[in-house]
Amino acid sequence: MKIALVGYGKMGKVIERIAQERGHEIVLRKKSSDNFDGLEQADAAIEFSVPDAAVNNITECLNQNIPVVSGTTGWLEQYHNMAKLCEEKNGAFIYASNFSLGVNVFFELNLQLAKMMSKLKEYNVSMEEIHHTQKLDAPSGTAITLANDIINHSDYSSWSIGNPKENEIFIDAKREENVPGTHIIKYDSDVDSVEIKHTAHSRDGFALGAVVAAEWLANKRGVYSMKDVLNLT
Ligand SMILES: NC(=O)C1=CN([C@@H]2O[C@H](COP(=O)(O)OP(=O)(O)OC[C@H]3O[C@@H](n4cnc5c(N)ncnc54)[C@H](O)[C@@H]3O)[C@@H](O)[C@H]2O)C=CC1
Ligand SMILES: O=C(O)C1=N[C@H](C(=O)O)C[C@H](O)C1
Repeated sequence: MKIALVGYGKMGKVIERIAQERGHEIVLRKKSSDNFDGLEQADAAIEFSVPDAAVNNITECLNQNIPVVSGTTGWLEQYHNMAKLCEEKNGAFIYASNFSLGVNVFFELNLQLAKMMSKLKEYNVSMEEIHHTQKLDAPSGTAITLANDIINHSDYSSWSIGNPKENEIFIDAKREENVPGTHIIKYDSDVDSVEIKHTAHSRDGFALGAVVAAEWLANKRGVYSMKDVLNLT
């Protein structure tokens, strides 16, 4: 398969290696707002760039009718516009805040735990996410997905990285050198606490998930998620 890398930073480079190991050819390595030359040859585009560029990049892929997998975080207020554009163009689009298999299992664990804990009013939930110091957005896209899943199954109504009000989930967004991505969800009561944690050891899991998603999406039409790709539940 021919793959366009739209965004060629830390993730783009790991995706390139894993895509080539799986027999794919890279036809575009786009690093900035310069042109999209090569995109037209691609069977799928994999978009890991910066929050300010994601909407323009996804729009261009959909306008050129190239299936697009996006992992860029920090632009999600525009997600519905991108999904709508995809439907209008009869295109193919997947966004995931986290493409790793382990985190997608963790998303399901979080949902189950949130449903159980919603019945136990003595526990308060909080989250911690730790990432490398170059990360532009906070909290992480993964933390937002986890928080929204808790909100949809509990009395919590929003999240906050500052001083949480009642009914807000506190997300402690920490930045430390060379951390690929760690997420912890903690339910605390006076007598005990229950925690679940996912630790990425490298970026390989994110990159493999994105390549598998591109392989899955290449001949499809529609708006999908990693739930569709992995079929975990
Ligand atoms: N969904 C997931 O599984 C994961 C998502 N991410 C997200 O992916 C994004 C990229 O992460 P990294 O590669 O670590 O960041 P990075 O900063 O290493 O790379 C981003 C690259 O995008 C380039 N860029 C800037 N403007 C561009 C434009 N208009 N078009 C194309 N490229 C442009 C920059 O030059 C840079 O090389 C971030 O938003 C991050 O949060 C990261 C890891 C996993
Ligand atoms: O910027 C990163 O590095 C990561 N970003 C994603 C996020 O914001 O959740 C996924 C992963 O945790 C790494």
